[in-house]
Amino acid sequence: MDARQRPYRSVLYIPGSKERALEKAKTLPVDAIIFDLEDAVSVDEKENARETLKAALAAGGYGDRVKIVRINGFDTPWGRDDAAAVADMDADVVLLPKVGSTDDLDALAAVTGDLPIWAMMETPRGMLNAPLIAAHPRMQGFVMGTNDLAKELQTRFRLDRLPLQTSLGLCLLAAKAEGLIIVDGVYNAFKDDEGLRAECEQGRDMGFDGKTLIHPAQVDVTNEAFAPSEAEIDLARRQIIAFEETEAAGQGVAVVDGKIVENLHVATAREILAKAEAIAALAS
Ligand SMILES: CC(C)(COP(=O)(O)OP(=O)(O)OC[C@H]1O[C@@H](n2cnc3c(N)ncnc32)[C@H](O)[C@@H]1OP(=O)(O)O)[C@@H](O)C(=O)NCCC(=O)NCCSC(=O)C[C@H](O)C(=O)O
Ligand SMILES: [Mg+2]
Repeated sequence: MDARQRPYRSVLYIPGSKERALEKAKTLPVDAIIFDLEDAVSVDEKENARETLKAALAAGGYGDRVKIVRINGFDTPWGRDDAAAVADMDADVVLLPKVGSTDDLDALAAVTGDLPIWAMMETPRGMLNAPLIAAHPRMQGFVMGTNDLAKELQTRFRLDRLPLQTSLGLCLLAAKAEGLIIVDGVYNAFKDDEGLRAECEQGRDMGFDGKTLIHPAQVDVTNEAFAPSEAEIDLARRQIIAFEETEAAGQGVAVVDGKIVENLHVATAREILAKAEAIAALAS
């Protein structure tokens, strides 16, 4: 399946050093996994985590889940060795943290070659350079790093995420302009289902493909929020039928449930059905 066509509802971080979690992930219905060598791994564990992860990926068992490896930045003692190791691992994507400019991406691509790159968007400079970062030839996806971003912007936590809206919007615009995948940041309170649901729904309504997660308990809520609902699927089917009938009668505008349906709405309806089918195919 083409990378852009597949679902990215739930994207789970797993510390590369935690063998038990690496094993557990094989049983979880997540669309993608971020195997982390950066912030979830302590300084003392950095070298071990690289080896543990390499062995886990070589052993396999992750099925259809997209395998993304987050390395340390090139401004750390581990970044270059991580990148060289990832180039040799069974990974689908390399994820670079704290991307500030396309120079960071060029340096990584020089080591990882054709491997698709995703960028952690989590610094003020990254926000300002988002269109250039999105247009890099190896770039395939953006991950919002809302914890680092909040720290750098010195914002306070708010349920409505108002202080982050400009940054989220800039990254969404840049990603959509280049046809990238874009997934939202983590919700830290991993036992708060209602808070998670509200943040998922906000991210979904803004146009994110899915959300990054830190704990297995967050998977079900997220998968549900980012999948088309039965009502949306039903409406999409009725819009397509109504528009085709209208077109056959030589008209350009149908009406469904009191609202107009034009060819652009039909394109959205077809995307909804394609997404529902892709999710069903993953589950089967
Ligand atoms: C938050 C945790 C430290 C909690 O871990 P733990 O106490 O082990 O939780 P549980 O006992 O409830 O775990 C139950 C079972 O689930 C497995 N588990 C836990 N977390 C994960 C996971 N992330 N992936 C897979 N499996 C997981 C446990 O092993 C238990 O399994 P079993 O015993 O077999 O039943 C922990 O969840 C954790 O470390 N989470 C990840 C934290 C992380 O990755 N942080 C970095 C990413 S966030 C970030 O950096 C975003 C960005 O950069 C930004 O700036 O915003
Ligand atoms: Mg971060």
